[in-house]
Amino acid sequence: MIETDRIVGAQETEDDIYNVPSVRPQQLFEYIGQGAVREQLSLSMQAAKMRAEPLDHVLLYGPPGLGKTTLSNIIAQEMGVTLRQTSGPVIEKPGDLAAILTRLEPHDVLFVDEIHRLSPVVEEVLYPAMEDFQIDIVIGEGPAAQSVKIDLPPFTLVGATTRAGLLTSPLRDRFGLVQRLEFYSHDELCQIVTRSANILGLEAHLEGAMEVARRARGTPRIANRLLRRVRDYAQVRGDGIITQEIANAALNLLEVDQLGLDKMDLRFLDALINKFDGGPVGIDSLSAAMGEERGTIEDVIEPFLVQQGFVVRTSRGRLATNQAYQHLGVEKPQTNG
Ligand SMILES: Nc1ncnc2c1ncn2[C@@H]1O[C@H](COP(=O)(O)OP(=O)(O)OP(=O)(O)O)[C@@H](O)[C@H]1O
Ligand SMILES: [Mg+2]
Repeated sequence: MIETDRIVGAQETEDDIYNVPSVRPQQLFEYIGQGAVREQLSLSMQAAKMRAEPLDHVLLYGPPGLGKTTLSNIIAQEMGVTLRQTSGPVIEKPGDLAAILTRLEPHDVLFVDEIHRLSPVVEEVLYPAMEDFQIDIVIGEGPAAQSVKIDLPPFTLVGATTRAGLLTSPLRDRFGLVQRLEFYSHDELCQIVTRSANILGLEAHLEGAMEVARRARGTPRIANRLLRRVRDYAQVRGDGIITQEIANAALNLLEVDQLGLDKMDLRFLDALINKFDGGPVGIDSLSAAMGEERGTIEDVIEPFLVQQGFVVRTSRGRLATNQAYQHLGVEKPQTNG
């Protein structure tokens, strides 16, 4: 199973993008949760505006679907500047980046998604661009090659990554604001679901919205996706109103359990507990046993399971917790750990 097939997959799907009207918040006050990040950004943006300077470079990191792209849009919006979007793997050569940078207007926000996937040669160009708003371009080839310095308009780089650990430290150090996005609480997700339901013109009971929130794995993107599936169910099998009963039935049909775990999560826990006696086991062994890429396990499956206390990462490998045994209904062997 690939991640995009999962109803609780946090990665963006076409369904998420082409869903109109958009439920994506446009302004900071509409952005629910992430209180600390919001306060810090709001303060820094206000200060930058008072000084008539661009906002300091911002690094946003955290699991997919928590609102990094949304926040970068909001930053540009609040600063009253244009947002230019690109992503790490798209910028192949230093020249590609130079072309983007030289076309920026003063104070523009350049959003680089998946910034951990920039190639080292491209990253080299970014260092002086971020620090001194300058780039060095090599003109010509061989012995006649000349390095020319070009001044850039002052701009704000907003980098987003799901893997802050993969960032080189020189790159990381050049961001003035480094913000980690956290999983959302059930209450916050309930507010997000209620807001989205309003935008979509749906009637949702508080308990109905809460049922969706509880199973959304702390992730707004998943909450919005589940809401759209519950809406279908409510239309066909109910009277269109999202009650707790309807939400519950719809989500059971989608095989998303009470805690938001789906088959992929259960397969992971099952492998950990039944094939490796609960661990500790290395990520590569788990990946082989599940036939799933290591990256998928680390980025997509594990963060939520770790955050929920089903799995702990130790120096000797992954370890199933009592809660994982309980959830699978498996007796924990006494000899274990
Ligand atoms: N704080 C929030 N309040 C309300 N809705 C939100 C919030 N954060 C995210 N969303 C909703 O969740 C969706 C996913 O958010 P977004 O695309 O910003 O995630 P992301 O962190 O960029 O994910 P990825 O890592 O996959 O790029 C958005 O379309 C938006 O509707
Ligand atoms: Mg994004």
